[in-house]
Amino acid sequence: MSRILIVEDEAIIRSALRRLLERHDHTVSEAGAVSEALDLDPQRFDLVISDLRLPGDPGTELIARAAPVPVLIMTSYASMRSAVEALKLGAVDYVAKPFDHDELLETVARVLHQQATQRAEPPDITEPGGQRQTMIGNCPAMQAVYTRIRKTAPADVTVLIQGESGTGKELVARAIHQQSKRAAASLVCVNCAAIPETLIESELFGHEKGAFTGASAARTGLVEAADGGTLFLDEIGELPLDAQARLLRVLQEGEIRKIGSVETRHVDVRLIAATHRDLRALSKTGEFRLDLYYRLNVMQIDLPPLRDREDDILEIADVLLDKACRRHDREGLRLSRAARRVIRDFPWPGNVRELENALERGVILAEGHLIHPDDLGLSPGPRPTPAPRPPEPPSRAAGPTASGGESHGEEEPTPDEEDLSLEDYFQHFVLEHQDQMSETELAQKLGISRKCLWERRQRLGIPRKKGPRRSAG
Ligand SMILES: Nc1ncnc2c1ncn2[C@@H]1O[C@H](COP(=O)(O)OP(=O)(O)OP(=O)(O)O)[C@@H](O)[C@H]1O
Repeated sequence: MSRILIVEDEAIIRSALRRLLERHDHTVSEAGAVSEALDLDPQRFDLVISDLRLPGDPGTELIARAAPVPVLIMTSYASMRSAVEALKLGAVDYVAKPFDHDELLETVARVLHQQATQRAEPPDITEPGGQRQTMIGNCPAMQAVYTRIRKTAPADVTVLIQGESGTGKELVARAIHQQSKRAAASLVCVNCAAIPETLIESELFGHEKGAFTGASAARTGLVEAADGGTLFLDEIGELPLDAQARLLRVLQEGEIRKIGSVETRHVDVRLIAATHRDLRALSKTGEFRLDLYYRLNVMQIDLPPLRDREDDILEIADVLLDKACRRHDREGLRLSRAARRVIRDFPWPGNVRELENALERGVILAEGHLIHPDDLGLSPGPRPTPAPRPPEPPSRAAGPTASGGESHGEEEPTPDEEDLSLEDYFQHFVLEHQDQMSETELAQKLGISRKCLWERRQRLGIPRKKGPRRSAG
C-alpha cells in the first residue's frame, strides 16, 4: 500500500482518480493547487500525481519541492512539447488526459516499484563489431542517466549529452539509438574535433563536383548518410560557425544543401550531440550559436566524471579487468589490495577510458597472479611545473602517453617523469605556435593525428582557442 497525493483542480477528475487508486489499495490525499499540496508536505508521500496546468503555479513546481518523491505529471495537452518540458524539469513520467485506467495504474505501479527498488537497469548496447555490453555502475547519478535514456530514446527528440572525455557519451548515444524507433536504421558517429576544420562542412553536408579545389567528384555527406536514422555529433563545441549555421538549417527545416549546390534535399535525421564544454558559456563569447544550443538542448543527459562515482569505480574496474584478461588470455588475474586502493583514490581525468587503458597495461605487465600499482602505470598526482628544458625533436612527442611504470621512486627519474617532459614539450610547442598554425599544421609538426592533438589538449587543459575559421566551399 502506497501513499499518493493527487494535485488536480478539477474535482470530478480528482475524485475519479482517487476512487481508482483506492480500489487498488493506495492511500490517497487530494489538493487542488500547488500551494495546497505544499501544505500537505509532499515529501510524506510515496508518489505525487499532479496536473500540469493548475490555478497558480504549474504542477512542475512540485518536482523540486517533493524531491526525492517522484512527481508524475498529467497533461491534457498531450503534445510532446509540454510532456518533454515536464520530463526536462525532472518529472518521473507523464500521462496524457483523458487517461486510460489500466495505463495509468501500470505507470503508477512501475514508478512505485522503481522507487522502492531505487534501481534503474543499465542499458544493453551492441557495439559496432556486434559484441554486446552493458553500461556498468549503479551510483545515483548513473541511475538517473539510465532512466533518462529509457525515457528519451522513444521520444525522437534531439539530445545533448554532457560529460568529460571518456565518461561514456558515445555509449549513451548508442543506447538511445538502439532503444529508439530508428534502431533498425543507421547510427552515424562523427567526432567533430577529429576532422580538419577546412573539411568538416563537406564531410557533414557533402559537396558537388568542383565546389572547391580538390573536389573532383560529388560526395554525399554524413548527415545524408544518417537519413532515416541517428546522427551522433561528438564534441559539437568544436564545430566551426559556418557548419553550425548549416546544421541549424537541418534541425529547423529538415533540409540539407551540399556545398556548391543550389538545391536542397529533405532529410529525416535524429540528432544526438555531445560535448565536454559549456555551450551556453561558448555562446556568450560568440563561439557557439545560441539558437543552435537551444535546438540541441531539448533533452539533456549529464554524465558524471569517474572521480565522482566512488561507489562505482571498483565495480567498473572488476568488469573491465575481466574483459582485458580474456582479451589477453590471462584469465584469473586479480588486483592487489594496494592496486584497488590506488584505483579508488586516483582522480581519473580521462575517466572510464583511462581506467580501461590502465587495466590493460596492468594485465600486460603483471608478472604473477596479482596486478600491483606499478603495473597500472598511472602518473602520480599533479606536480609543480618543472624548469623549462630544451625542446626535444617533435617526433618524440608522438610516443606513448602512458608509461610502463616500473617504480615511483622520489630520487631517480622515472618513466613517468620522462612522459611529463614530453608533455612539457608538447604544451610548450602548442602554446608557442597555435596562433600561427592551424590545428592540422600543429598536428603534422608534432607527428600526431588531429584527434590525438585534441585529446592531449583536453588532458593538459589547453583547449584550442577559437578564432576566425576558414571554411570549405
Ligand atoms: N558506464 C560504462 N560502462 C562500461 N564501459 C564504459 C562506461 N562508460 C564508458 N565506458 C567505456 O569507456 C570508453 C570511453 O567511452 P565513450 O567513448 O563512450 O566516452 P566519451 O565520453 O564519448 O569520450 P570522448 O568524449 O573522449 O569521445 C569506451 O571504451 C566505453 O566502452
